[in-house]
Amino acid sequence: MTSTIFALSSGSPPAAIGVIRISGPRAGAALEALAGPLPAPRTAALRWLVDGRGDRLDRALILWFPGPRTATGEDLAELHVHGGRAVVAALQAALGAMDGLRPAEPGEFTRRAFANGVIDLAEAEGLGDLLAAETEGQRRHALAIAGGALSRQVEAWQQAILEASARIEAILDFGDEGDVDADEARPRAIADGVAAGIARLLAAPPAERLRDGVRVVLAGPPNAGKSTLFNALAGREAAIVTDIPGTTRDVIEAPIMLAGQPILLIDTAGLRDGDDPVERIGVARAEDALAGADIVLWLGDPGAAPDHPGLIRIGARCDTTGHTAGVDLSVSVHAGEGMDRLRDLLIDHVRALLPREADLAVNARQRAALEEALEGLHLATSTDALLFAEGLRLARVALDRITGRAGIEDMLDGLFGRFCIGK
Ligand SMILES: Nc1nc2c(c(=O)[nH]1)N(C=O)[C@@H](CNc1ccc(C(=O)N[C@@H](CCC(=O)O)C(=O)O)cc1)CN2
Ligand SMILES: Nc1nc2c(ncn2[C@@H]2O[C@H](COP(=O)(O)OP(=O)(O)OP(=O)(O)O)[C@@H](O)[C@H]2O)c(=O)[nH]1
Ligand SMILES: [Mg+2]
Repeated sequence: MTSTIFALSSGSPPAAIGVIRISGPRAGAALEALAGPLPAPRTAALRWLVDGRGDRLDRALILWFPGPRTATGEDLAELHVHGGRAVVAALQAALGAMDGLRPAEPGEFTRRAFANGVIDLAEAEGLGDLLAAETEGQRRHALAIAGGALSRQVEAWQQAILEASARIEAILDFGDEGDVDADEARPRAIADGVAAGIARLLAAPPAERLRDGVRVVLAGPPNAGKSTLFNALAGREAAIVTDIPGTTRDVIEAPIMLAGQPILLIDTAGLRDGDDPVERIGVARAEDALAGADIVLWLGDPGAAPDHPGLIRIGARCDTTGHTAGVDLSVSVHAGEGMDRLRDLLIDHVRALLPREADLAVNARQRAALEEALEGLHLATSTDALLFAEGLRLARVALDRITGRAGIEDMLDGLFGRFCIGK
């Protein structure tokens, strides 16, 4: 029998209130043992909670959610207790002593929600992002995905592909008999339409950028003032600054927020050819960071700047170097010059790289599945009808992986069966 799981679902004690959730077939029995007869479903009740010996543990609000229409798809109970360490510990001990109950693993409530079909894989990912969301943009996007925005789009594509499959397979099977419309134009138009939609979604900024921040890399020769600028933007002395060229060796990261936009600020070793083996490793790491940058703040000779679509040429230390030709912006951290303009410029660049509010954005896992679906659809547009059918099948299987919901093949059987018999 499925075990019944419990966990503190609210923040760690001490807190004003602690919410303990219990999910599984024994949830109702556990609630009765602690609090007496079950209250009406979904209605809060104030009860004394007692342990197995009848000792009072706390006076608490309790809730009873009978399955399957619950957050986990199972019977679910909640105890809203006083959030003190000992109160929570006593309740966890009382629950742990009951038959068939055990503490939940991390994510296990959500895992059960997925297993029971309450949410699909994309929605579960959205839920995870929602719990991690720190900015308004992150919250809005995660809430949309958790609410099924991506799942609904994917399901619409699956429906369309299914129709195209049914049509093309009918042509393959019965085309010779002349009792189906042998025109392939319609299924091809459907495949093209879905491919265009997927391509649009893939072209949108990736969800990771919203979650982890836009990667802004400070790069340039040694002693250019990178770490000084990094510290100024980060608002703390995160990186060591000296007048010795080659001070920074490691890649140093600082998550910051500019105008509510998440940024991962990255300081790097000064780029130069040297013999010091430690510095050479640092330079190699700097080059890796550059390769993964969304935006590069280049603090060196503008003519020697790397080729990068998100390049901003900074004339650093402009209080001593004066104006430098070819830079986008002159900045002096020491004189406090150009810093506001730099922040504004960064905000503009960062905004353009983040998913817009109305956009759906996909993560790496979803992206891989979409790319595979697109490959299938491109195969589908080849002239051969057999390959067409196979490409559509590959696309369906790939899209299935986004929601983690199988059963499309069964649906095809059903639809295809009807299609043929009806003809
Ligand atoms: N105390 C508490 N707060 C919480 C949650 C929770 O589980 N417990 N949630 C946990 O994630 C979120 C709310 N999510 C929920 C989703 C569905 C149902 C639910 O019982 N749905 C039923 C009944 C709907 C109704 O009565 O209108 C359903 O959809 O059929 C409850 C909470 C956020 N706040
Ligand atoms: N006058 C002036 N000096 C600056 C300014 N910014 C940095 N410096 C000085 O320049 C020197 C090098 O600064 P860093 O920030 O360590 O330079 P870096 O590019 O990180 O150097 P490496 O880590 O060696 O690659 C230090 O002595 C700083 O005080 C500035 O705006 N004006
Ligand atoms: Mg440095």
